[in-house]
Amino acid sequence: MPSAEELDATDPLRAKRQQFHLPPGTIYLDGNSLGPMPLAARERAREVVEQQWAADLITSWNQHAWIDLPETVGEKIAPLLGAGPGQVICCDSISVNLFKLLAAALRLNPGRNRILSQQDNFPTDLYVSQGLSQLLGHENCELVTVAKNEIESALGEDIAVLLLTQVNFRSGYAHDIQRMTELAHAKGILVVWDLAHSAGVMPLELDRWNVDFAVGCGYKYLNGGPGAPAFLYAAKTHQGELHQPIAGWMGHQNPFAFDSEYQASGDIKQFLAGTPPILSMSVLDAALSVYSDIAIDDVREKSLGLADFFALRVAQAPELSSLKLASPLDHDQRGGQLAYEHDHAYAICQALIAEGVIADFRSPNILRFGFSPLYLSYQDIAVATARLGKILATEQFLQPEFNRKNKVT
Ligand SMILES: Cc1ncc(COP(=O)(O)O)c(C=O)c1O
Ligand SMILES: Nc1c(O)cccc1C(=O)C[C@H](N)C(=O)O
Repeated sequence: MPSAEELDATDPLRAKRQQFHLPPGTIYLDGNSLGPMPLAARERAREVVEQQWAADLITSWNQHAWIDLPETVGEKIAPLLGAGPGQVICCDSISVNLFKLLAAALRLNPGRNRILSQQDNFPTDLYVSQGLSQLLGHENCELVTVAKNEIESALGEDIAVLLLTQVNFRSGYAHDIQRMTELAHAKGILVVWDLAHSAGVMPLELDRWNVDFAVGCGYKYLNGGPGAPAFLYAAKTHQGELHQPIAGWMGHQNPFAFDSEYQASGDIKQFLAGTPPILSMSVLDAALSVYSDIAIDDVREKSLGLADFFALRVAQAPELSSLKLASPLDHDQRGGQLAYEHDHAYAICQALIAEGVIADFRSPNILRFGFSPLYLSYQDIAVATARLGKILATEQFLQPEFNRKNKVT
């Protein structure tokens, strides 16, 4: 295995780090939960607040094209998803976008009432489905969940929609979108993919894979900042026949006609509801510029490389033998993160943060490391695993200060 220094020397993305603000002395292995700040994001935040809002006031809707931002940002995200023009829009949160899409997809598939999902999917995907079921009644919407290895056999003709997250938030297991979509379509099932842990770190080909619908978030690998708006993909083929239930004025075909009757826009804008959050959407727009001159295949290759390097060092260190890998090592089956099980995962994570290595904990016993390759080096990984080794060898994590539970983990 080449050394960390050798791997860094041939890394085609090594210069990207300069486009981020990273607190000195911090190794950030949590970009899969909240990406760090691109310098362009800070600059844009200043410009939007001090110039566009403070000085140009309401004229900015036209002068600075605020009104077009949901589409502009959607079009910037589209190439990362393998989506042609007019199919991606930036708006709301994943939760809200799922509500809109699931309701629309159920109507597209009359005579079937079931949403099939995975038991350990991210909870919001399940909660939104449960909420929709309460609203529409069980006879019109019923959530069915199964274990990962039972999904294929559950794809029956009673299922209207298959709702899956490509990369599992805990284990990092990655579904084969193309294959699952094909299997679902063969049974007349529409698919909704949650790309929260994929967009910006995995190469995606939504058009080529004939995906119907997808959602994803702006604040993880896309580095759009805390609470950055999400995105939604709806394949062009469906856009003419959809009815999404949050019929707000921004989704109207002519919002500034102020008609009293709702007429949905015939294109992707039909998924807009209310006024876009201009401050955070502008920041996401600027953050996306980081991707303008790099290939997503290079991003994926380096993300896998960093994770492999991490996993190898953990496997070779006797002091780390109590960490149990809970992610697949096969490249075809994993996203941009690795999960390890340990009875003291929470406290180890807190001790690591105190040592300048930020990872996160997922209940009940998972220590999760994200490998976002735009600002991480192989030398960072070498330092992170050495600090992890020290914490486990000295049992530093047993100190009471590392065992106090925080509200947000
Ligand atoms: C897979 C997945 N889906 C959805 C969400 C939540 O999305 P939002 O907060 O935008 O509704 C998250 C994380 O927050 C997630 O990991
Ligand atoms: N959205 C988050 C938040 O508002 C606070 C803390 C964490 C998050 C997350 O994004 C969690 C993330 N989806 C996860 O995979 O765990």
